[in-house]
Amino acid sequence: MSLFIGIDSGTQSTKAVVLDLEQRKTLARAQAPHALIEGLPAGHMEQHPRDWTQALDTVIAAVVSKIGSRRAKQVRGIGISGQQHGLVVLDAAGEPIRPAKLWCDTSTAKECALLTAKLGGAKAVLRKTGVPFLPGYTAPKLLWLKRNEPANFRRLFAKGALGKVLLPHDYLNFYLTGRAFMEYGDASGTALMDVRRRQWSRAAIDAIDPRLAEVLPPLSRSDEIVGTLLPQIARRYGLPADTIVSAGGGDNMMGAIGTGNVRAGVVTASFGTSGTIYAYAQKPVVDPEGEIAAFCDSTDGWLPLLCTMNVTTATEAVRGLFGQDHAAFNDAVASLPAGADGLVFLPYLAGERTPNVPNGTGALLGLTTHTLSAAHLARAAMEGVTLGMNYGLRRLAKLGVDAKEIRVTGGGARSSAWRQIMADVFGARVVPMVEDEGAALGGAIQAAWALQRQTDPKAKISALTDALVAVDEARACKPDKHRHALYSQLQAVQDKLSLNLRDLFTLQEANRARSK
Ligand SMILES: Nc1ncnc2c1ncn2[C@@H]1O[C@H](COP(=O)(O)OP(=O)(O)O)[C@@H](O)[C@H]1O
Ligand SMILES: O=C(CO)[C@@H](O)[C@H](O)COP(=O)(O)O
Repeated sequence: MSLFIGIDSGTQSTKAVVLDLEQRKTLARAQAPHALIEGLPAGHMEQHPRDWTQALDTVIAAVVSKIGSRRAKQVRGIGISGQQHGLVVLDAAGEPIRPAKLWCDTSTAKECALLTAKLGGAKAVLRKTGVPFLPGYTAPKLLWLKRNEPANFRRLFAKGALGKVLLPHDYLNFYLTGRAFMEYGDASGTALMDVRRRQWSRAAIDAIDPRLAEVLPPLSRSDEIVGTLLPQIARRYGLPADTIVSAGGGDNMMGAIGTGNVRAGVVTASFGTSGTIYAYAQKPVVDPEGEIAAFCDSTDGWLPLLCTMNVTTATEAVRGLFGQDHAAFNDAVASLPAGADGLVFLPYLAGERTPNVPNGTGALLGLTTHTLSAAHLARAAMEGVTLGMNYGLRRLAKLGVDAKEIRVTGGGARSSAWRQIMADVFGARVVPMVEDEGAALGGAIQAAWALQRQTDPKAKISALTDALVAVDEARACKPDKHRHALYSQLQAVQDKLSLNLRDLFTLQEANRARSK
């Protein structure tokens, strides 16, 4: 019997699933929350890596206790998925030098402009690496560290005792095994890698500091094994000493595996803290406009991806305002017609990446004495974030990704009212998965694949996903053509609102800076 544990260290919580490979089912699940550090200036989003390791310990202890110590001895491997792009800097002793700056941190717009100019402009960046410098990505965070916290930056290069630059899931791999490397998928989101050649980009590294080449870990294929659990960790978890840890990957790359998106023709949308839509590709897909990210996936292919920053960030903010639970919130949404009686919500509560408006803020248009209600705000928020994702879906379509059916995963995909809105906005069938935790399942499957490849170097991950990933047809939603037509009009309103507010965002940003 072979069991595999999949972990997804997301922005709001860490989730674990235990996969029984022979029985083809999930045996246990667990979840532990972790919070953002409070009280930081606007735009700064940070978490402490030790909060991730604590949550990891909690969820592994919980699933091990659920399956029992006898079955825990059958665990063969662990695969870790993590929020992408976060900057984890470690000193020579492997201790975090400072908290991690996250994918949703927008404080590095200036550094993006500096790096873009150093590489010769936006087009030159796309030529050299395939990935533009955007505030969410890791490269500008490193330049930010150098410019704003030079003492912390210097600690990476202490004489004779170099530190490390890692991504969130690499840090968890390091915690479990003591070994550090980056697999292609998550590494492609650093904006330090040439995604076409799958190598660190000398030009991008030198633009920040040539010494970074010494503290970036080696790049690895996605089927590689990081190592086995450190003896003390294996003992603490009650898992076999030879439990392997696979390369893992960014949460979207692992979500691709967990939704069976490992061959062309499948499209996945994830409704987590962020919103993402992505599709497997056999070759790099570089968007000449730079809006769709030319990421690698975590099966040694590529994963063109769009990401919006405001999905459950926005719906949860509205839900929290009125103290509703998810059921009441979803009922409120379902109680209103499509279009929320004309209330339009521009959801840039955390700035935005697609379109690239890091200084963006939210807006409501269409308030009347009738629409100023909890239910209208709830529906408008859900519609607004979904329209935001549709902005990028249209761009993906221009790059050749045909989305007649979309597999959905992430917390938001649990809501039936939301799934109908998705289908109507996207004009596509929307199908949830039997296992809602797609990224965690993807971790477990990748670990099983990495182990298989040890004895059968040609083992295909698609054979595993075909056997282990299932869609839940009973909860699928079909688009309604009248509602889709209405949402197309609302899309035009949201697009215009976003464009017309850009100068105002800049003005507001200056006001915020003055009042600090
Ligand atoms: N039924 C639901 N309706 C709407 N939102 C939901 C529902 N269930 C969970 N969520 C939200 O989904 C989010 C968590 O999604 P998840 O994909 O785990 O995020 P992340 O990986 O970014 O931490 C939370 O904000 C949670 O409140
Ligand atoms: O930045 C991106 C993708 O480029 C985000 O999708 C992060 O990877 C965070 O994911 P969630 O916590 O929302 O799943």
